[in-house]
Amino acid sequence: MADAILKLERVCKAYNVGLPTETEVLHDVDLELDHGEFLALIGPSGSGKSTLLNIVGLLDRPTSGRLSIKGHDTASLGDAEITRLRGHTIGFVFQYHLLISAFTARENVMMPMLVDRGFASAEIEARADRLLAQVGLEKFAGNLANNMSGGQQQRVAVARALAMGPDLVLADEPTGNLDTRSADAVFELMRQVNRDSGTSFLLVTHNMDLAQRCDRIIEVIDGRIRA
Ligand SMILES: Nc1ncnc2c1ncn2[C@@H]1O[C@H](COP(=O)(O)OP(=O)(O)OP(=O)(O)O)[C@@H](O)[C@H]1O
Repeated sequence: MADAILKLERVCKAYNVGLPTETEVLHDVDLELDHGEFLALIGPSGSGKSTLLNIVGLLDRPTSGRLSIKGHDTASLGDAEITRLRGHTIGFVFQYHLLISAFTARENVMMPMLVDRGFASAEIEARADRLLAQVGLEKFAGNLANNMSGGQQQRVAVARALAMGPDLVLADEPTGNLDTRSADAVFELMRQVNRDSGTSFLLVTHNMDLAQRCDRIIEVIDGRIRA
């Protein structure tokens, strides 16, 4: 059995460590995510979901506890190794698409590959077009991001998140800004990617209808996990 894509053991996170205002916002979090799993993370505002996502996404480090990615403990890794691991293992989709508005859909999807330089330049454009086809936007590859609808922009953001072939996509309220129909379409698209390519997803959402269509729901309450 392959190692879990993600394993957290007794992870704690405090802000302002050592200051009189030190506050622990995650307490002894245990969490495991398997390859190919589509997990919903729910919880009230301020409960610690973004803090948890930042740790899982290797954007911030736990104050204590252990975070393993594909069986490798991340504590001993230096910043450069963390950046490399993040780039090749994890894709991000945010509530705001964060596309470069003056670039085309294709150019936005090419961006992570151009920065990484791990792909041959001849391959990059073709790969971007394949990913855009996967999210149903093959006819829009040359359109400026600025001229696309909110739902289309979020599809481009999903394609961009998949550019480096990640094992895991972290999606923080990706449908929060969309009308119900577009939200549903973007969710179904991520579900389809998950089924087709086995990419794991961790979806933060306030939308219970979408959460119930995931493989598993976990709730964060006051910095603790409830299954
Ligand atoms: N950099 C920081 N310094 C100090 N406290 C912080 C910092 N970031 C977050 N917090 C605190 O940590 C707690 C958890 O915040 P977090 O953003 O993780 O919650 P959340 O569940 O994602 O909320 P929301 O659903 O509103 O995005 C909050 O009390 C917040 O004020």
